[in-house]
Amino acid sequence: MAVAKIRNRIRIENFFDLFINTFILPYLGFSIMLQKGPRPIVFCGPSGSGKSTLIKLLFDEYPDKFGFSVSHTTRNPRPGEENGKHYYFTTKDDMQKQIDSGEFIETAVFGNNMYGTSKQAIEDVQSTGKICVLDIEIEGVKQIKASPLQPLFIFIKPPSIEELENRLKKRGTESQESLQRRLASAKTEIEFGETPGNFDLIVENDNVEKAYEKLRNFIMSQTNQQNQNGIS
Ligand SMILES: Nc1ncnc2c1ncn2[C@@H]1O[C@H](COP(=O)(O)OP(=O)(O)OP(=O)(O)O)[C@@H](O)[C@H]1O
Repeated sequence: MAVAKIRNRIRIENFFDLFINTFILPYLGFSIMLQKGPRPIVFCGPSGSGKSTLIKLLFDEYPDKFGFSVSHTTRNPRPGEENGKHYYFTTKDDMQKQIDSGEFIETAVFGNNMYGTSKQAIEDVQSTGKICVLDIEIEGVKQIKASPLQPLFIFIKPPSIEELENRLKKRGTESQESLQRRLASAKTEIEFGETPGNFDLIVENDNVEKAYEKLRNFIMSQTNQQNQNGIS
């Protein structure tokens, strides 16, 4: 009887140890790591709204201040794309295993491919002292809002769906099918972007110089404020 009781207690203690080691400690460690240093910046907006264009301007002007978080994807690399630079190219099996073990802060599926941001990718940027920049879709934004990351959320809005279509056609990267898929998502994305409380800043990218100025002013005022509050 006494032996059975002791065995049960050991089982319960082992269960608590396992629970704490598997869920609580990694979460706390991750949470502390992510809340250290300047707040990351999440960019979101319909495909073709100009996120990459504006992020590039920011990186060109402040090469030492910002670092881009490298996402994972199961899609094949396009010509010129390098593993670890543009994306971490992986397989569905490997990515699913990493998701199951809690290594991702956000994941999404588009078409037949998985995409996601690993906690490690964010920590890699933060460990260099740079501000981590992420470019993600609205499903990822929702997941990050439920995480300890606490970034600034910036929405890049196109002047209209017609102009978005013109820009995507002109960019020449989309098939008729992927163009239609992107345009179909844009309306929902804009509604989400304009919902009060979802974003800290909405930038309408009509004129690129004006949009960049608004973006830069906001980011600089936020980082100055964080410096004054002793977060750097
Ligand atoms: N203000 C602007 N006026 C005209 N063209 C623009 C403007 N901003 C960006 N573009 C052009 O529109 C196209 C789409 O921009 P960009 O690739 O930056 O969008 P994106 O939001 O990063 O898209 P994706 O999510 O598909 O990567 C590009 O060819 C870019 O040069």
